[in-house]
Amino acid sequence: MSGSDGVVWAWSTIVDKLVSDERVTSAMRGFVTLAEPRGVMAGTIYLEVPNEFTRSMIEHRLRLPLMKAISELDAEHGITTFAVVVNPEIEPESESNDSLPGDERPESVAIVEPVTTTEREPQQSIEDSRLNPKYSFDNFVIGGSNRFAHAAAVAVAEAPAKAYNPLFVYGESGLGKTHLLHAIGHYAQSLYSGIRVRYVSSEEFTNDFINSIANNQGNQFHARYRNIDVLLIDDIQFLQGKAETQEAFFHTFNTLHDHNKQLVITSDLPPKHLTGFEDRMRSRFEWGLITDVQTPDLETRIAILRKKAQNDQLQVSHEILEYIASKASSNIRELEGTLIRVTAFASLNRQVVDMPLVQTVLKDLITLDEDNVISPIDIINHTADYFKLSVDDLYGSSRSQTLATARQIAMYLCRELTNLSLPKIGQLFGGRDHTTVMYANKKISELMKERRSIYNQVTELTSRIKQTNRYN
Ligand SMILES: Nc1ncnc2c1ncn2[C@@H]1O[C@H](COP(=O)(O)OP(=O)(O)OP(=O)(O)O)[C@@H](O)[C@H]1O
Repeated sequence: MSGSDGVVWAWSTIVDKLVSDERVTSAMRGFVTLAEPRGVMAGTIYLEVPNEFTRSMIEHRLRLPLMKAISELDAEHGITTFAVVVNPEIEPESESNDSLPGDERPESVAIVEPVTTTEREPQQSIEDSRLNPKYSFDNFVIGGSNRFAHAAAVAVAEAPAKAYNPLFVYGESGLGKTHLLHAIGHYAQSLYSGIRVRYVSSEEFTNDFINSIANNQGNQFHARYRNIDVLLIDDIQFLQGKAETQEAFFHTFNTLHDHNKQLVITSDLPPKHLTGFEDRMRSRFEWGLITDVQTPDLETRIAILRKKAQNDQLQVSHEILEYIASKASSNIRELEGTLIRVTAFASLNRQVVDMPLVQTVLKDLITLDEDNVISPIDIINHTADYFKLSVDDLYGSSRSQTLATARQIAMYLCRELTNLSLPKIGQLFGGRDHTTVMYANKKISELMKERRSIYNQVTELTSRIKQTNRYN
């Protein structure tokens, strides 16, 4: 660990930035003055504080401004994050453990303490929370494009309803918003045993609401959405223009917020640009913290591919990952799709993933201009045509093998090539559940590695769809 003048200098620069940050209240500044920088190791600046309460306040309430200040430091300091350690020996004599600096106690500083093992409540089941185990903070790659959103998400998971409420994350499709939502849920559950978390897309919320009216089950609906500690709602833009559902969400929002429950909302646009929403709704979205996720730069794209290759135990060299990241689209979902194609092709041909192989595969994957948006209808029409089926066959419920595979390929391509969410795709294919689309996605990714016919069908179809779009 390096504990030099450089560290003290870096810390005083950070403190200056915090002091001029209007989000940092005077009480919070007091906590900062209690921290002493001890050194930097592997990019982490270690701070010592006199007690647990100060550590909690810095980690939970100051994480975001601190991370922001750190990100603005000169690169020469080599500091990318911070860690806080309690050392009671630096306790100032005149101060008791729980008196706040400046004698100011903000109104809602109660920290939700993690529950000890002796007082554990039964864990909420995965089905109840609807969290996808695939998406956690551990496999989320942090880069310049998402550092702020990631820090905010961690802060919210560590101190639900205390840090930022609601947290509103916006950005284009496929940039990791859903991933962050699930990661918040998992992390909060790991910290607070018994915490009730629920992930829901806004389409599912709408369907739940409509069903509750149709079946006269308003009470169950209210209980389901108000009896939770952390509500994670994805793609709120889909509530656009749905006055009744918005009204239901408005009341859900108010009840949860009034009871100090956490809300995290994602959207493709920031609140002020969301059309078809009442002002009272938009203004609530702005109550907490708004942050965006941007398109990742090359380094982050490479790091994401590397993580993906590591998780899926794919043998792909750094050079190849770099090449794919430089050629493929900046939409991370499409980037991952390209890696799946490359490794599937190699596995089918029992070849190693080398440069000539990657170039062959990428040749078939024409990258479209940003203005060329592929519509799901095009995908469905092309798929029906390719398999000599009717469009109604794809929407329908027949389970014959050929039809089921064609339908799954169409769903896979809708997921890879469009911005549609899983529930939206499910709806398109005759009102199927989003888990059916998830299953189709997984199945086709796997089948492409095992069956050449499937690989060829997916590749040919992709290229037909993209060709048509290109010349339209
Ligand atoms: N920083 C990241 N690290 C690792 N994987 C990522 C990252 N960002 C995105 N991904 C992956 O990219 C894919 C698309 O991300 P995700 O579904 O979260 O996007 P989204 O912004 O919610 O898109 P949409 O608005 O279309 O729902 C997922 O497989 C996700 O795990």
